[in-house]
Amino acid sequence: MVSENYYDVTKYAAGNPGEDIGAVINDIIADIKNRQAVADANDGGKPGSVIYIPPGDYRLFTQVVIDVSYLKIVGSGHGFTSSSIRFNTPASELAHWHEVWPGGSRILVDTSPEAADGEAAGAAFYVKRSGNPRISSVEFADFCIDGLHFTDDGSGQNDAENTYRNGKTGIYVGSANDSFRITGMGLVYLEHGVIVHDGDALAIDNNFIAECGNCIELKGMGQASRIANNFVGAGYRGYSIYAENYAGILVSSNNVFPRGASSIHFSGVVRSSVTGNRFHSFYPGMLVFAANCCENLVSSNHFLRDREPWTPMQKYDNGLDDLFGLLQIDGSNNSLIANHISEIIDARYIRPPAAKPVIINVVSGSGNYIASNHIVAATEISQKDKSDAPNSACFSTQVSALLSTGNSTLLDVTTVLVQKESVRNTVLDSGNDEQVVMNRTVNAFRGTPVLGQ
Ligand SMILES: OC[C@H]1O[C@@]2(CO[C@]3(CO)O[C@H](CO)[C@@H](O)[C@@H]3O2)[C@@H](O)[C@@H]1O
Repeated sequence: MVSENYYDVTKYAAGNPGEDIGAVINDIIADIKNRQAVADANDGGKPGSVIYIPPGDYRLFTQVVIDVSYLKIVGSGHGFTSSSIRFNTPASELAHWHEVWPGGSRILVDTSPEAADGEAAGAAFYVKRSGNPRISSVEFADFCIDGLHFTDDGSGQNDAENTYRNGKTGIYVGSANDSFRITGMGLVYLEHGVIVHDGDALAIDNNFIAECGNCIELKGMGQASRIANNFVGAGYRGYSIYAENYAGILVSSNNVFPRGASSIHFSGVVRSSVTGNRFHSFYPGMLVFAANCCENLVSSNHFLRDREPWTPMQKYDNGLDDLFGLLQIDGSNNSLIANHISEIIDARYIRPPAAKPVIINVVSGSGNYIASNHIVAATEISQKDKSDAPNSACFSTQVSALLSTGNSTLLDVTTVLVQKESVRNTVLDSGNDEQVVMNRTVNAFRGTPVLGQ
């Protein structure tokens, strides 16, 4: 039996996928709907299809609109490479590079940002279906969505390619959905990588979503989803991982690299776990729980905050000062247990000047349990001045900053601050008597033991 439900975009009869893969995929979806018109034919009838994108460059002018279940769009290569490093490398040097663009099965999002009217309109892939049941089992796997360029932000200050703005979104899911999968993708230079509304049992696994204004955003409301094993890193204006009004999410084993305004930002998220991740940030506000996040477990994560070492990006930040908290908690009954937190920064970069940085800032709520967090705060090891290093030396500059440990001076910090609005919290072994600031008559405290006392 020859399957009719396998399509290769390069073999499809209509359109030219190199010129506009969006129009070709929309045509394929129309064909699937034509052929699979009956909801209950012989105990089935709507198995969906796979659309295969072989390695190659495919321009997209027309937004793909998906309103069928069981559709899998799959390529053979996420194709990520850094566009940020490349755009900060002088043309004379680029002339000798082996390749300059991302690769793999690569979609070049060439929609006009001016025409983009909001995050949905600017999306390369737009999933939306009303009625019942919720659209199910749409899968995106193993291809690259490249937003190509960032654009001038009108400030007159910033290099266009470093603005993290272009009005483009990679994948936008606008209606309630079940059992979606986004796996093995490479998303780069999009203002928004993935936005999913009303997700249920959604898996965002093993992707490379970096150098996007925002990487992963779960919106509306949802449950029982997973963000795991991804490489993620947003721009200084956006979210690396964001969720609002979701319950029961697992965020685990992600490697979240800097310059997102936050590494993880939850708003009204409850009963979820953030475990075993590595978070690295250049700014305060790495983990933000806002709008009453409750009963979440934050455990066994590694947090590192240091200063941007790469010259072309040193003029940017997220606008927060060091009193905001590296972790800021608004909510009740959360557990912050056994995290390692390193803040490695020279005193002259602390804002406001001479302030004592706050590591965990509990701003409201009650009943939070903060125990056995190891907080290391120290100045940077003095390094050879890198300001004359070529911009293309991004990797060596960043790695030598990361690898330097040893003879630094300890930095005075407030390890835990419980604001007066927050009561009945328990703080154990997460800083000594001087490092933990809170009202000890309405909160329980046991300090990390101090030598000789
Ligand atoms: O080191 C991890 C990733 O970082 C790079 C390289 O470095 C960059 C350049 O802008 O600096 C950031 C912060 O480290 C990254 O988000 C960004 O992207 C990827 O090239 C690299 O894969």
